[in-house]
Amino acid sequence: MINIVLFGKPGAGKGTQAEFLKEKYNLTHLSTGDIFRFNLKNDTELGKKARVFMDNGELVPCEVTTAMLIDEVKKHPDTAGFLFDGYPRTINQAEALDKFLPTIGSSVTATIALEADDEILVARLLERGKTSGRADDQDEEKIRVRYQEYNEKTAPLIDYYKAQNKFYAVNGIGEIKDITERLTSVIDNL
Ligand SMILES: Nc1ncnc2c1ncn2[C@@H]1O[C@H](COP(=O)(O)OP(=O)(O)O)[C@@H](O)[C@H]1O
Repeated sequence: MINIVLFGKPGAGKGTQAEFLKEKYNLTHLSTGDIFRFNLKNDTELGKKARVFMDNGELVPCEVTTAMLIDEVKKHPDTAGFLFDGYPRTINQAEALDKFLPTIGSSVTATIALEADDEILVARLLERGKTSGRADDQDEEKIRVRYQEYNEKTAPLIDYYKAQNKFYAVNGIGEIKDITERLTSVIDNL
């Protein structure tokens, strides 16, 4: 089983690249952002718990997120592996994943970051906000909160995975297909 964590700031292109990678490597794509948005739209119990946080650009509490993620993983017992997109986003979540995966005989294979400058990313998010209908993409203040959350809570994961020799980074700026190639060359050499 191969488990890839796609890592990067909001707007770095994780979802876009995940679409290509999941096909190429036959992986199950789990995007916590997408799962939360689905629950918000359908006004489920989970959606109710997540809404305030998401609308403000804050992280949803770890217990809620981790329980949901584990439920999703368990729905795919026969998969060749997972492409985690948007999870883990805190040290607490990374530890939870490192504790859970061995219970299904697995582990994180590698974490790959898509790197890009903040200015480019904020512009991308505002552009996406014009068509995506995502409230958190339409407001610079909310985008700022998401970057703050990233810097405080998610950035420490770089050292967490480096300490396990599992951290890789690629340049996230350029043509979509060129970035896919950069990612596949990392995965093919794992
Ligand atoms: N692992 C997570 N832990 C906590 N909250 C999360 C997590 N993943 C997604 N969320 C919530 O969903 C929102 C949108 O997620 P996502 O689409 O991945 O955002 P972004 O485009 O900012 O990377 C986040 O701002 C957060 O509120």
